[in-house]
Amino acid sequence: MDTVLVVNAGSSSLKFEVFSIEGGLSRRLKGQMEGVGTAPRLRIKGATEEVLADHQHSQSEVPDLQAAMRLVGAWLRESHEGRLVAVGHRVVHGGPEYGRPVLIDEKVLADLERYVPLAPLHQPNNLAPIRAILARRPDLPQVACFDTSFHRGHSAVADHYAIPERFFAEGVRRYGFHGLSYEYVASRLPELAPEIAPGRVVVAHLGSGASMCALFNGRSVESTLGFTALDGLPMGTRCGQIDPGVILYLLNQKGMTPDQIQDLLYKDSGLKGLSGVSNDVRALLESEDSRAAFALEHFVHRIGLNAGMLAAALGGMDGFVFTAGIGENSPEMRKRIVEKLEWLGAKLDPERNAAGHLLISTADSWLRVYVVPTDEELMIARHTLASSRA
Ligand SMILES: Nc1ncnc2c1ncn2[C@@H]1O[C@H](COP(=O)(O)OP(=O)(O)O)[C@@H](O)[C@H]1O
Ligand SMILES: CC(=O)OP(=O)(O)O
Ligand SMILES: [Mg+2]
Repeated sequence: MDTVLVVNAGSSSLKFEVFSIEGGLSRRLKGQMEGVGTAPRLRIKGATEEVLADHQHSQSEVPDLQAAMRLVGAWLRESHEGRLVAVGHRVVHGGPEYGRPVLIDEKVLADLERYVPLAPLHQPNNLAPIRAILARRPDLPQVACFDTSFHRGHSAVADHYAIPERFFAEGVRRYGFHGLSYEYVASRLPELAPEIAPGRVVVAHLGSGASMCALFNGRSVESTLGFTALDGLPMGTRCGQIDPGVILYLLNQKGMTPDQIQDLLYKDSGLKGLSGVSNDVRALLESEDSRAAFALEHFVHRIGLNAGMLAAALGGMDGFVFTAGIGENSPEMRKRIVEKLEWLGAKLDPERNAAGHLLISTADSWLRVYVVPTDEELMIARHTLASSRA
């Protein structure tokens, strides 16, 4: 059995999946090491959701991502039968050059290192497993799949900041992220929602990171994220759109260092910073603290504003699609968000929403509202297969 391994290394977790490739891609196992550096736990499930492993590790056994990779690698070598033919990685930033997935070599890796400052939470962790596998198995094809690629067809008008042109030329532009997720959702729409697929659709990827993408006929034309994954919507721990004057104030008046500001904006802001309670929407919904309710109200408010912006980019909106952790799992958050879309003709069907149906708007809703679970890993596996065979 020939297989493809998909690696999605985040800030505190290492997710991986194995697909067999004969007769089409089929998922063989799915695992993740969570709580790296705090309370590490490795969980692996097979093709029918059966538990293959569930180990709690000590902090000293798995202090960092490298250690997590060694443990996962050892488990895969021991327990996974099949011949690994390629590895696909999610890499958050591909800069201006990488408009499609690419077979990795030392030159590509050196290029991608340059984007570490533009995605400090993600890029170093995305690249670490690539280096580790390259050192151990230089013969094994590895493919980098970028969160930015799907948005590279945006117009120049959409991708510019209003600063002198020379900055655009050196790469200071709006990239957009979560592209693998949007590409997957766009690929599903012709089958799942044929009446909106060729039209004007806004997809809301609401997870730890959150953004929205305007699709016209399945292609991205605008995104709420920009140069880095800080822009647009407030996220679990990231600030979202902010007046750059605030950063100048923090630097010049508060005497904060660039590193302190980076940590503030990436790790201590968003839902966590605003609520002081948690970055997790589940915890905020359950909390009795008024700051938790306020943080959620702010999140929903910003989603509503950004939906209006993307409707303007598309000249209207035919469909709105929820995806990722919050979008797929929280009927309550979907309800609050759809209320903000009523002026666009959205009418929620409460029963369908509560039951987690694919279509959650009423039959007479002008705006069609859907929930489409995303699958970034399958998208990466598809790209990896295509690129490693090319
Ligand atoms: N049932 C739920 N209700 C509300 N929020 C949820 C629910 N399940 C998951 N979430 C939210 O989804 C987020 C994670 O989304 P996910 O797409 O898995 O993110 P990531 O892949 O970036 O880690 C969590 O932070 C949590 O707030
Ligand atoms: C780009 C980004 O924000 O990713 P994530 O949602 O996985 O943090
Ligand atoms: Mg994610």
